[in-house]
Order: sequence, then structure tokens, then C-alpha cells
Amino acid sequence: MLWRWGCRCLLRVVLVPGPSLPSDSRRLILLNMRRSAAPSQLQGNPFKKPKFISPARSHPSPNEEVAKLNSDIKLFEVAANKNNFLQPQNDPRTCNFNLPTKECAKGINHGDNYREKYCLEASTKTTLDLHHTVHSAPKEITVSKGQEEKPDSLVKYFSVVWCKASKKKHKKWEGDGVLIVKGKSFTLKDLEGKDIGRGTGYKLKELEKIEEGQTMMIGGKEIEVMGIISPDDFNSGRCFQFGGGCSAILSSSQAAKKCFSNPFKSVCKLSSKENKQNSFQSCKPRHDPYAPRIHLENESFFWLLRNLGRSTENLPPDSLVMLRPDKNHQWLFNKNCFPVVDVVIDPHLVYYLRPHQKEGITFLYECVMGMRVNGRCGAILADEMGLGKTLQCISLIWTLQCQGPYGGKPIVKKTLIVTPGSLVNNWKKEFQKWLGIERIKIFTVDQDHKVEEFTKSPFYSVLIISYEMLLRSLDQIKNVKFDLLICDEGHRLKNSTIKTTTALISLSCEKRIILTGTPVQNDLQEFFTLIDFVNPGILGSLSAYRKIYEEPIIISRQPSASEEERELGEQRAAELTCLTGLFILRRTQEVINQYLPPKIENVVFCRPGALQIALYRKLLNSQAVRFCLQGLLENTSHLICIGALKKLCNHPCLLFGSIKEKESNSTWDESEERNLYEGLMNVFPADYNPIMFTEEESGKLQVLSKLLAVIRELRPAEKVVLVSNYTRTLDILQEVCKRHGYAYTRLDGQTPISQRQQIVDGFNSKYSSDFIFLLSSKAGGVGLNLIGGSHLILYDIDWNPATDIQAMSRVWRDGQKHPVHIYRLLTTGTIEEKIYQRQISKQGLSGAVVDLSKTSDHIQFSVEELKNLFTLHESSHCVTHDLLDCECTGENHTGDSLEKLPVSRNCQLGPHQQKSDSLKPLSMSQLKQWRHFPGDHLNLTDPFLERIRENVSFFFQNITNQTTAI
Ligand SMILES: Nc1ncnc2c1ncn2[C@@H]1O[C@H](COP(=O)(O)OP(=O)(O)OP(=O)(O)O)[C@@H](O)[C@H]1O
Ligand SMILES: [Mg+2]
Repeated sequence: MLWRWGCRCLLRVVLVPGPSLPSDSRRLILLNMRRSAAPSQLQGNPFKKPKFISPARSHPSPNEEVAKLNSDIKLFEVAANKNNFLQPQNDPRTCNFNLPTKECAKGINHGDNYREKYCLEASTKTTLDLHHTVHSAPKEITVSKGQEEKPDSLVKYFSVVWCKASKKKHKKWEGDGVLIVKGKSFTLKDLEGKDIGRGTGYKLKELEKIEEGQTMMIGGKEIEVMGIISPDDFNSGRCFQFGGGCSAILSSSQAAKKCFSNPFKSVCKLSSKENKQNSFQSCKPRHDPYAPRIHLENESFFWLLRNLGRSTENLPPDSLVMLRPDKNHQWLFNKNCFPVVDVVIDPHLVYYLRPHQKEGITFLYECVMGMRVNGRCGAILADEMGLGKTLQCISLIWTLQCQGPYGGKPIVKKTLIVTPGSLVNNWKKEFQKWLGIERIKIFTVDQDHKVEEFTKSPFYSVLIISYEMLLRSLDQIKNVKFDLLICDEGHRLKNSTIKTTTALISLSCEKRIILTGTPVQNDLQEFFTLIDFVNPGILGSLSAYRKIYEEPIIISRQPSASEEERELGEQRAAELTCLTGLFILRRTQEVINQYLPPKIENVVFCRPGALQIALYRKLLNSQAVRFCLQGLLENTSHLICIGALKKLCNHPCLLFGSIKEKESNSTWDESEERNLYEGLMNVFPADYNPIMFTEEESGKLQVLSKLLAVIRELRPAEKVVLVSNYTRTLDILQEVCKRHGYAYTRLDGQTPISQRQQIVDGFNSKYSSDFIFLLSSKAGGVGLNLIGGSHLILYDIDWNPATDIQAMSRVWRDGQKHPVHIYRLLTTGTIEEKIYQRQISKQGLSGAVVDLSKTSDHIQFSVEELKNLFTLHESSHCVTHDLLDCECTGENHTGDSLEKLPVSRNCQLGPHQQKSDSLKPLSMSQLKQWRHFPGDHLNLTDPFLERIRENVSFFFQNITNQTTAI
């Protein structure tokens, strides 16, 4: 009834008191009052009212309460163990109220019926029943003086609202109360049971007529009768809990419904003390789960829901509501029987989230809450680069820090984020970008800000630290109880023996998330380590895992595998995918393509300079290379040869410098490198000075120089990210910048962590005058957002495709305003082409990106492979194109139709990609579909390529999100 009266003005004629009443009460009163000040009128949610503590009984200690609750839970547990938990439980002390049926588990979509049935009624019953058992009736009310000798039937109880008597036209009710009418007297009590008004000498006849809506004066107070209270509700004290108004004439559950019928009016904001007192009372979602504010951009979220077996009917389209816990979950995690409350993502964030991010947050929430795999709280979010893994995590942290499904209690107090050094401040920045500086207090660890500061202060809830610092501060970190652990770029934990992994494993935090854009997929043992880190023990012991999964899968993929072995391996792989797929999520770049500008990727085959060719020949004829090819040298000798050839491709002066360095070394005479470098110095001009290097000496440097010039000329407002794996090479590129007067900035391994974000921000700023960002891919290849640049030039190639893919993903990301141009420079016919071929065929074979830390040191080469590596193809325009078996004559081939071939970038485990119809590795096939043409082709439409063609033997080009003008 309270709600019905809630917001209207009342005009009432009230009773005429008898002559013995005080004069102010004796008048006939015309009341016209607003009723907004009484708590019952204000809040709507009676649970927010001050709790009544019976003066007749000392308040039970928290322990008593817990003991009581525990015994209740035990009852429930027994019932659950007997598989009875779907049957209604009539014992009011048990937690039967909180056992939703299947419908409940549909989760995200709670229709009205559902809300009524499970959220409101059940939750409130909990509260009612528990209060019933904890508090006894306030004796001074039921047996107050002068009332004892009269039978209860003569006593009547009413719920009322009251205010001081006044002649003001618009009055406000000041509070809820309980009116006790006995014989000819009234007593008015407030909700703490205190007498606040008395009156005697009324006519019995009039007293009998008191009814709902009636207003009257008593003891200097005006009151309005809201409803009748049953003796039971009065004796139990319940009427004092709920403002009297909802108890008497409504059954408890009805009352509950009423009290919850508008649960979104205000958000519970209780102080910690109040929180304790009202632990069963904060049962409203923090945000409106039904608010129609935003529109989902596309179908993918609905698709996900359907895939998860959830109903999409009546789905509130504009709010993001997390799955409600099912009965099992409640049984495991809701030991205190708190009412179940919707967890709703902050609409402020939802407004910005992409559909795949909403999906991702839902996924992460369900994982860390242990809803996807019973009792396991780990997840791997392996979205490709730039999909906003950071925002998804921030949304999760913010949600869990403020909300929870049980009584709304937050799930997470402290979060630990471990990330590569260059991203520590990026995380902080992202927190500020999405949540501002007030909502969450972030602490970042660096030289000047130690972990101790975080541990001593209750102020911060999120600690962001680099992997390196984590090792140094492990002891202090272990002293903090973190509820959520996020390992960014977490593929580095693939090795269980490295210190970082053991350190992180040693933390007791159960909810663990690994973020990675380049997950380990090809090495099953490393895969195990990552899985075992987030969900310890889920795959059993390592030895069991090897027997059950690893061995059969590996055997099945060998060419000699029997049909039976192949089948078994595929089944095991499928099983492993199925199990781990519950807590691994990977989406590819395609999901955000529509939000990004066009991307023009180019592989540019640069003709080597004359000096390069002469030196290359000499190196290939060296004793060291010959011995390598005969298998006569130590295992690692070929690596020295490969290293020398790679340096030469970047620039001959690098090779010159390293020979000079070696020669000055005292061990030079016995050095293996002597065999490689012998006679090489004679090939350099006699007066060669590496400091005075020229661009003409390196094919790639010539192309780079022209490329920078044309970008500067055609797009003066655009900037370039220039990436290399080597700092020495970066030195050369830096020198080129200086010579041409290009403003630049640089980030490499030597850059202090504390300065890295500043450098990135400076470059991204539209006010920055920097034209070039020199980036070491090892130091800053992962995670950085360099959207200030719209041209990215990958100057050299890495054995590991993941390293290059990571680096190339720095500019084509959310926030990029210009079409993005990516240039991968390779020296034609050299080892660089071979590495590229290996990269793409390896990708194709595995159907996955590979582990970032794999370098050539880990690669085993057969003699055949070494022969191929150590061959210079001087007459080919492009060896890679020659290998493609392309029917084109090399003249502006527009590529095969993309529809012809399955384009799968699925990086989960599963049936081997070789099963694909294509006999060729997939990526090679994909490359064939790119536009390709020789450098001397007549009609180059791309103005940038047009300008560099002189030094280029061949181009491959692929355009994503093509619009008209590039
Ligand atoms: N919904 C969004 N709307 C606008 N910008 C977004 C959105 N989500 C993310 N971004 C921005 O996109 C950029 C890339 O996000 P983020 O760094 O989280 O990517 P990531 O998935 O971690 O990639 P990586 O694997 O490279 O680290 C950031 O600048 C981020 O602020
Ligand atoms: Mg990232």
C-alpha cells in the first residue's frame, strides 16, 4: 500500500476527537499534505530503513547471527545433498527462497515474470525469514503499561506516517510509525520502538472506525493511517522493520513485492557500518537492468546468447546484465544466503562498448565467477591485437569492485595487473580514459613509487606493476590479498620454469586472467602451462596430460600416422578444445574492421645495393658457410652466418662495424667468426667509414628514404612508425632522420619505463611535431597504441611472425583517423625473403600465430633448409612470388578471388589445418590473393609505391576496408 500512496497529495477530512483531547487535536482538520519525507515514502525500499533492535533483548552478536545462519545453511546442504533442492522448503529458516529453477539460469534475459518470481519475492523472503529468527518482539510495545490486563483482541495496530502538527499548507511527513490503539488510548511509536506520542479519552466508537487513509492529531503530531498491522507482525517486530506499512495487510511476500516494485529509484549507498547492519538489505541492482538507453550495433551479441543456449526474447537491448548464478553456484558461493541481485555493467561504459567487448565482458565475468567451469575462476582472453582487451578488463574490474550477485556485495576489493614495463602507464591511462580519475584509485609501481605505498594505503584498489618489478617486490605483493589477477601479454607465462611464472603461481589469488594477442597454440606443453596457470589442475597432472592429449595429438599429426592414430589425435584435440574453450576466448581483427579506416598492407621487395650483393656473395663463399652446409660445424655456427647476412641486408655498415669490433677482441684469432669474415673487409672500399654510410649502399634504406620523403610531401600532417628488431639498426635510421631534418622520437630497451608512456602520448598528440617514431619491436612491439602514426614501416623481419604481427598492429587500432599504410621491407632474393616464406608457410601450417619468444636459436634447420637459406637469388624479381605457383606473368595480378579459398584464422586447437582442401599452406594461398606486380609495372595507382618503384623489384598489396580514396 505504501507505494500506492507514495507520491500523491492528499486531501482528507478527518475524525472529530472527543472533548477531552487537547485543543489542537480537537479541531476538524483539513489536511493537504505532501508525503515525501517519511522514509517509506522516500525510498520505496523498506530494507533501507534503520533496523529495529528489540529493546527487550540484547542484540545478537554477529557470531550468534552467523551461527544461526550456518545451521540454516547446513539444513539446506543436507537437502541439496539429497538432491532435494528443487523441492520447495517450507521451513522458513532454510534458504529455499534462493533456489531458482532453470529459468533463472537463462540469466542475461530476465523477463518481468522472472524478476517478480525470483529476484523480488525470493530475495525478500530471505530477509524476512532471517529477521524473524533473529529478532524477538519488542516487549515494551506488546505489553506496555495499562495494556497487559486487556485481551489482545481489544488492541489494534496501525502503520502510520507522522509529522509535527503545523498549520502550513504543504506539510511533509517526517517518519513512519506504529499506532497502538487500546481502549480509549493511543500510543504512537517510531520505528525504533520509542514512544513519540500519546493520547487518551477518545470515544470507543470513534476508535473502532479508524481506517486506512484516515488522518488525525495525536500528542501534537499529525498522523495518517497507512494500514492495519496484524498482532503477529507487531509481536514479531517485523512491522518496525518495514515501516509498518507493508506488513499487516500484505503477506510477507506480497509486501516484499510491493517494496521492490520500483527497485531502481535509487542506488544503495550505505556507509560501511550501515552495510554491516544491513547486510541483507542491499538487494537492488546498482544500475537499471531494463534501461533503454543504447542500441546494440549488430547481431553478434544475440548470436552469442543463442549459442550459449540463452533466450533472446525480451532481451533488454540496452543494458548489459550478467548471468545470474544458478542454484549450484549459490550453494557454493552464497553461504550467507544473500538475496540474488542483478549485476549490471555501468551504462556509462556500455555506451562505448563494441558488441564483441560486451560479449568479452560477459565471458570474463562468468569465468571469474566460476560459472563456466565449476569452481574454476580463470580465463584467457586471446583477442587479436587492438580489440580492446584493456577496456574489457577495466569494465570487469569496475563491475566486480562495486557489485556482486549476492546481496549486491562487491566481489573484488583489490586487483593486481601485471604487464610489460612499457604498458604500465598505458593501463593507468586507459583506466582514466574510461572511468575518469575518481571512480577507481590506481597505483602504478615504478622507481619512485614502491609497492609498500600501496600496501599501506587503503586508498588504492588496483595495483599495476611490470613483470620485472613484480619479481623484485614479490614478498610485499604476497602480503596483499588480491582478489583478481590480470596478466597482460601473458603468453610469457608459457614456460613454467621461468621465475615470473613461478612467482605468479605462488600468489594465492584464485581469479586469474591472461590477456594475449598472440597465444601459444603450437606447443602443447606451453599451452598446458598457460591453462594450468589460470585454472590450476583442470587438465590434471602434466604427466597425465601428456599421455591423454599431447602424445596422441602429436602422433596424429605426423605423416606416418595410421588412420586410427589420426582419428584418436583429432578426437583428443577436439576434446581439449572443447574443455579449454569454456574459458578461452579469441576474436579476430575482423570484428572491429568496420570501426577502422582502410588498411593498405604492402610487402616491398627491395633490390639490394651493389655493395650488398658483393658482400653477400663473399659471405656465402666463406669457409664457415661451406662447413655449415657440409654439417661440419658446431650446432650454432649457422646462427652466426644468418646473423651476418641479416645485418648485411639492413646495411653493410652494420656488418663492417661488427667485424671491426670482433677484430679488436683478443679472442679473434680462435673465433669461429674468422672463418666467416675472412677477406670480407677487402670488399668494402678502402676508405670505408661506417659513420659516413650512404643510403645507396642498402636497397632497403634507399626505399625507406624515398618513402619518408613521399609521405612527407603528400601527407604532411601524417606520421610514421619505423620499427626494427635491432637498436644498432635504429641508430642508422635515427641518423637518416637527422640528415633529412625529420623530427623523431625513439623508444627502445634503454628507454626508462617511467618515460615510455610520455613518449607515446607525445607522439600521439596532434600537437606533436615528431614525424617519426623509432620503435624497437622487442621493447615496444606489444600492447602500445601508436595511433598518432598512420604509416608503419617494418624495416626488418623476425623469425617469429608473431613479433612482426604485433609490431604491425600498433597503428591500425581504435582511434585511428587516417587510412593506415603498412610497409614490410624485404631485400629481394636474400635471407629475408626466406624468413618471410618460412613465416607465412609456418603460419599456414599451424593455422595459428606462434609463440613470441621463439627466435632462430630455437629453430632446427636441416642441411637442405640451410642450403636454401644460404642461396642468393640474384636474377629473381621475387622468389616468394616464384614459389606461389601463380599463373600470372607478374604483371599487376589482382589476385584470385578471396571467396575461392577458406580464410580461416581460427587460433584454437582443433583438427589440423592441413586437412583443409588447399594443398598449399593457407597463408601462402592468401598471399597469392593479394594484388601483386613488379616494380617496373606501368600503371601503379598507389602514389607512394609509384615514388619508390625505382629500387623495388616486386610488390604485394592488400587493402582492407577499402573506400574510394586512399
Ligand atoms: N569501444 C571502444 N571505443 C573506442 N576506442 C576503444 C574501444 N575499445 C578500445 N578502444 C581503444 O582501442 C585501443 C586499443 O585497445 P587495447 O590497447 O586495449 O587493445 P588490446 O586488445 O590490448 O591490443 P594489444 O593486444 O595490442 O595489447 C586503445 O586506444 C583503446 O582505448
Ligand atoms: Mg593490450
